[in-house]
Amino acid sequence: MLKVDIDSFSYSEVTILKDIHFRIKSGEHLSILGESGCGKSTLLHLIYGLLNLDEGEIHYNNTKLLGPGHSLVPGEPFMKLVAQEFDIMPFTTVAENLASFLTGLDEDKNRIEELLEVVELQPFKNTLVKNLSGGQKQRVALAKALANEPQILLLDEPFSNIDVFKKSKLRRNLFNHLKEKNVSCISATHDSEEALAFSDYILMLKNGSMEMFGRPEEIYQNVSDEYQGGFFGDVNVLPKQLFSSARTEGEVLIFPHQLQISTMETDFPVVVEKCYFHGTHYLIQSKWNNKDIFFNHFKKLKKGSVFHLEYH
Ligand SMILES: Nc1ncnc2c1ncn2[C@@H]1O[C@H](COP(=O)(O)OP(=O)(O)OP(=O)(O)O)[C@@H](O)[C@H]1O
Repeated sequence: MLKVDIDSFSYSEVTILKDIHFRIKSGEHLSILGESGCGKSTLLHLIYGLLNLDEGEIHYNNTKLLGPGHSLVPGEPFMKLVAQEFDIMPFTTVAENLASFLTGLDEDKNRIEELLEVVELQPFKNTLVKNLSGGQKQRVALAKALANEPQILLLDEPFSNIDVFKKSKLRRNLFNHLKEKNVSCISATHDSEEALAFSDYILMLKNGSMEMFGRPEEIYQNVSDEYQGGFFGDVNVLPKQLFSSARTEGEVLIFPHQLQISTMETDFPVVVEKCYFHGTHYLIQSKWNNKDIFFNHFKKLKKGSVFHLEYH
């Protein structure tokens, strides 16, 4: 089990992370979701041992991890970090890059084939890495991190250079492979769809502190403000009173798919401003009391037309 207890971490007086506490077991996948600059990479670097923790402790299976001052080569041997700037050898082939981490025995050939299949680079096996695209290089870095089968894999925006077309299949291959091999994984991402679909737990960071922690379903069902909801697309923050006959105070967060056009007059009339085609539906941007309101509808609506909305 990996136990992370960070009381605080600062870069030259500026506190970057505060009160981060979580545990992950073998084979579990935690996604760290947070806006740019909130401290995701710093958290991964602390866990990997590239930075000294100011206050707090990180343990793996009851051994305290000691950070860069305590070993010649920074980084723990049972962990691999795939960083945003990946570390691969440009003047060797894809297969040679992977082999450089293996023992040189015959079974390595099978392992290389297995890894090439996970990242779908079989056709590029004998290509020099310098001749690959950015996304292909990122896939080599992923395969290389898996070569020696780490116990914990840390991924910093692992799919940032990979197109949508390849991304879905690659994510499925990679995260299934990690589950099969019982490798724990912590991945930093801005991509809520990835976090919801592939992780066992999500840690949402806000300004270096834990904003939310839980199972993906719990996180999605419990978002309560614009920052939290904003990771899952456009959200509406509306007075509770609008959807209740009782006198209720406060605001409620409503996703566009939770609003629909009513056949009756309601207290929630909106004026259509713009329609965005999303394939399966249109996202309608409208105005109510000078506020932008987003809702989904199956067809395009005319600009300026008025509709009454209801919660469903
Ligand atoms: N070596 C450093 N020295 C001083 N400040 C740093 C250093 N590295 C990062 N920071 C600052 O720490 C904060 C957190 O950075 P970090 O890279 O961890 O964020 P992030 O959430 O990973 O961002 P992104 O999603 O953009 O990669 C930022 O304000 C950044 O400017």
